[in-house]
Amino acid sequence: MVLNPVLGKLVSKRVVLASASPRRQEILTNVGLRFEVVPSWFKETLEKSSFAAPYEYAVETAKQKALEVANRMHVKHLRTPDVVIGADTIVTVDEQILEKPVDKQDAYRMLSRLNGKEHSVFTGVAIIHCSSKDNQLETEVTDFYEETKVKFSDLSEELLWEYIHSGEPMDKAGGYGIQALGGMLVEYVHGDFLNVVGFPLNHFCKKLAELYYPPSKHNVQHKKYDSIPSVDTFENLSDGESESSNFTEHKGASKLDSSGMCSSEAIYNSENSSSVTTALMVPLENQNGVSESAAKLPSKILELMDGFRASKALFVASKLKIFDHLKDKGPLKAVDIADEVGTSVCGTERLLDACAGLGLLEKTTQGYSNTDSTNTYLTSDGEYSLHGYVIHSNDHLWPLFTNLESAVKEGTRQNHRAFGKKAEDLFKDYYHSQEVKQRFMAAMHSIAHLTARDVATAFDLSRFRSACDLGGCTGALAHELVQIYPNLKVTVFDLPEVIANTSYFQPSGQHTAQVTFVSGDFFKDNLPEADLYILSRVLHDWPDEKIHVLLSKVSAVCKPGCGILLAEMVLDDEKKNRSTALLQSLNMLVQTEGKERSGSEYQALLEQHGFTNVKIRMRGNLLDAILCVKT
Ligand SMILES: Cc1cn([C@H]2C[C@H](O)[C@@H](COP(=O)(O)OP(=O)(O)OP(=O)(O)O)O2)c(=O)[nH]c1=O
Repeated sequence: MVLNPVLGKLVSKRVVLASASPRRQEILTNVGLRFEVVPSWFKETLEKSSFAAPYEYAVETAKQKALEVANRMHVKHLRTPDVVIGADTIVTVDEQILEKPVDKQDAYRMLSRLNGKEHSVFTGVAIIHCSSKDNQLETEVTDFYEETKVKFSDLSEELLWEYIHSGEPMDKAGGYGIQALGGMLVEYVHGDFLNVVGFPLNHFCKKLAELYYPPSKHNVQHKKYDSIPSVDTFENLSDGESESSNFTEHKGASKLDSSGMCSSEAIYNSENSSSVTTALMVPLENQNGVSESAAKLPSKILELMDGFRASKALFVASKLKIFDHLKDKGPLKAVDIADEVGTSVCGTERLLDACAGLGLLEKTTQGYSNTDSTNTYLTSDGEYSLHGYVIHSNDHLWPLFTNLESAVKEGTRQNHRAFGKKAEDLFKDYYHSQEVKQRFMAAMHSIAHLTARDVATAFDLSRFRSACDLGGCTGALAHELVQIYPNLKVTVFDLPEVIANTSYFQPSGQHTAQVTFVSGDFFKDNLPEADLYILSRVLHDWPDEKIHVLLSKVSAVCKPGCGILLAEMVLDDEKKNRSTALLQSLNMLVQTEGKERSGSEYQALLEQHGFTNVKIRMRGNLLDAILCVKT
């Protein structure tokens, strides 16, 4: 792929994105960049009036965000990164800089200022190349900015408030998200759309080309280079012959979103997807009077109707360990894979083709091979393996969801229908056999490991000296916390059946001694002493009555100044915007007495037990974080 040489220069480097913004992560993941996310703790408090132009403020903030991460990673003896990328997006109107609103009134103030007007969105970006000399961090900074003009329509007060109540404005510069509901407010955009969303990808690639391929006499004169583009020809890479093939490949790559899951738009836009695609695309050109929106509606519905097929294809390929075989031995032909896993050739070929169509595998004349994302997330020993959760989804959640209709009619969990036994106690049910227990722990471990960094860095927790992770299972979050906060000691508290089986999941390396395991039942037994109590994916298992029992126990042992860190998928107040979280709430219905809750609901529960100063950090990925303090 012709674009590869630009981003390909970063492949062998340890690249860190110093940003918590899920949009930035998605933009860079979608173009195949491999990077770690370490959100910056730099507070966006530079004196705005000291900058001659607003973009200078954005560039300096981006630089400080990236430098803070580079320094922290170097000082805390984590391996010094090679490249740290920082970004800062601001909106400017009437020479005023608007950042993220602090509350709904602030969002209203911002949106009112933008109402009916053209404004500018600036993103400043800093690319920091790091090296370590005599244990000192050395940095080379490259920075730039991009401006995009956006015009809002004339909007009614009612519409503005409806938009504000959706919850969308809160983590976005200027109080709107052009990529989602906020797109409805916008009359036109002049410039790079992705710049508004938080990352000017095109300008970034040009900068990389400038850095890694400075223009030489030779390449300025010639338009075609084997694989080395020069800066001023970067746009030309999409010229002529290469355009169509690159575009196809690029779209193929974007079939996987940042979580490695299939994105619906990509399925239905991709040339090589199922026959459903053709049926959907053709009427747009062939039938008179079929409006674009009328044609889009069935594609969404068809995608939902087909969702279970895609899930099951993924589950079966995982159960058969096809991704593991391909990681070790790929590319392989269907016949060889069928031979390895003991399945029929014709069935295996169809499954492999389906997986390739879904973007999980690549199919070439040599056979099938894993994509990078599949190697990372779907093989059982991948760096962020979700294999355990995929198997749990197939063996445990699938039978429960088969009984969703009964769950909705009765309003209760369905363990008895799915597994033929009454689940008085959720966890006893999970642990009735060694096999089920290990499958459940592997599933919980895979999600905890994947989300640990996001949760651990959602807030600056460096003031806490001891933490207790209640229901902390294999200790995946605990181990991440002690890496990031070397002065922290974490006790993982969980049922004896869990603690007895944690050894398999323990990492080796620095700081592991700071994690200890204590067995007990947090509803019945005394809780270990700590400055910070962590409840990650615990409260959503329980109804309010049980949560009150648990929070009153935590409150009783918490001294003033001590805190609680919750990690859950947080719903918006009106419970209408985040389908992943809303589906997760259905998931809790079929198997527990719990549910997902909104930020206000968590706040109310916490405040009843003396926890105040409730701060919510929406991460937009699998888990959001809430921090509060005992007063
Ligand atoms: C205007 C606009 C902004 N945004 C987002 C992009 C940025 O994430 C955010 C601006 O805040 P930033 O401070 O630039 O970024 P952040 O706080 O999300 O993440 P970090 O500081 O860790 O890098 O607003 C949209 O998603 N859509 C939009 O239309």
